[in-house]
Amino acid sequence: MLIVGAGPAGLYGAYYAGFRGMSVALMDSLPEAGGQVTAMYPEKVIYDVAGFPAIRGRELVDALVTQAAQFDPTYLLDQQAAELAHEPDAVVVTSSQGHRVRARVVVITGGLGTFTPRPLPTGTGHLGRGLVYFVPKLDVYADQDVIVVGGGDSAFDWALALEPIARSVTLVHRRDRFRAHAATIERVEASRVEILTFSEVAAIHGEDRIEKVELVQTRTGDRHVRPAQAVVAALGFTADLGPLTRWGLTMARRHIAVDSTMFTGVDRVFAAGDITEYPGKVRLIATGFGEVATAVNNAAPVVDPAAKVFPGHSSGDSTAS
Ligand SMILES: Cc1cc2nc3c(=O)[nH]c(=O)nc-3n(C[C@H](O)[C@H](O)[C@H](O)COP(=O)(O)OP(=O)(O)OC[C@H]3O[C@@H](n4cnc5c(N)ncnc54)[C@H](O)[C@@H]3O)c2cc1C
Repeated sequence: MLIVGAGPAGLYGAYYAGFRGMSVALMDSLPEAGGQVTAMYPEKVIYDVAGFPAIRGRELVDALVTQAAQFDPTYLLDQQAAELAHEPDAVVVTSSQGHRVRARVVVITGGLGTFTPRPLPTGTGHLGRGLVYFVPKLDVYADQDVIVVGGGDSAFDWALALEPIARSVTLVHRRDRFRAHAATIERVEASRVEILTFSEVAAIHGEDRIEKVELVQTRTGDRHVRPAQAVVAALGFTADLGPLTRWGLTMARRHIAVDSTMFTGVDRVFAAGDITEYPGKVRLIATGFGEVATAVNNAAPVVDPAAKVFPGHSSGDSTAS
């Protein structure tokens, strides 16, 4: 099975497909698994996932990755699923980066589509040389001076997460109003993070790595240069279904129409999670988990005609009478 999209639904689908005895590859255009949770709110506490009264986004993603790991899925990260072709008993998905995957069945868990980070206009030359749009691993920032750019949830979440680790954290925002959650703003204000409002990054200096960042005060035009080894640009993402709209799927309000088995109507292609549309659809992590279990179980007989839709119980039969 190929799962397109390694967000919560895709990760749980990888576990589930493994549980059903399939080998699984997970493709995602982002460099990290976790979908919207990792990209937009890794430090937020989620309260409505069944079985977890409160769980931080990052911890939920880690738990999903661990749960799937028992079946050893193949991760194809930084790969955007671009083309779909059919063979007599399989589908072939080719990524924009040229990777080809042949699978018996595809489950699309593409959420909002491919995320593209909004670029920091003055920083593009330093991408990967100290400028990042994601913070996959916090400990690499130990003893660094970090500039976080943005005024939304991800900027504040990253600032808060980096504060105990980095030497200094400066949050730079071009206005004095923030879009972040009020409680997070309060926590950042009470922390070591320095907040500079009406400020922008005018230039980034350094050859191989970032050494200094030049900031401009937008109201006065005053500039100053401060040492920094890392810039986290958290300016949000644009999302686009892009190539998936050319797969012959029935689109409904910019989502993929599915039936009650999560079948899309295109041979060997199922979908689950935020990307699906049907009457009464509710876009939540919890519903994505249920939908992807439905998709994988209904895909099982497509992969192996001898397989049943009903999986049996993961807890086994030891307590059954
Ligand atoms: C700020 C915020 C807070 C939220 N809080 C909650 C909450 O408290 N509780 C809750 O239940 N929900 C919450 N949500 C919603 C929740 O995050 C989504 O319902 C959930 O992430 C959907 O999971 P998914 O796996 O369907 O899709 P996504 O998480 O969107 O993951 C889809 C993945 O597919 C990838 N992808 C898309 N197209 C392609 C392609 N062509 N090729 C390769 N990869 C592709 C994307 O890169 C992405 O990684 C929140 C959302 C936001 C933005």
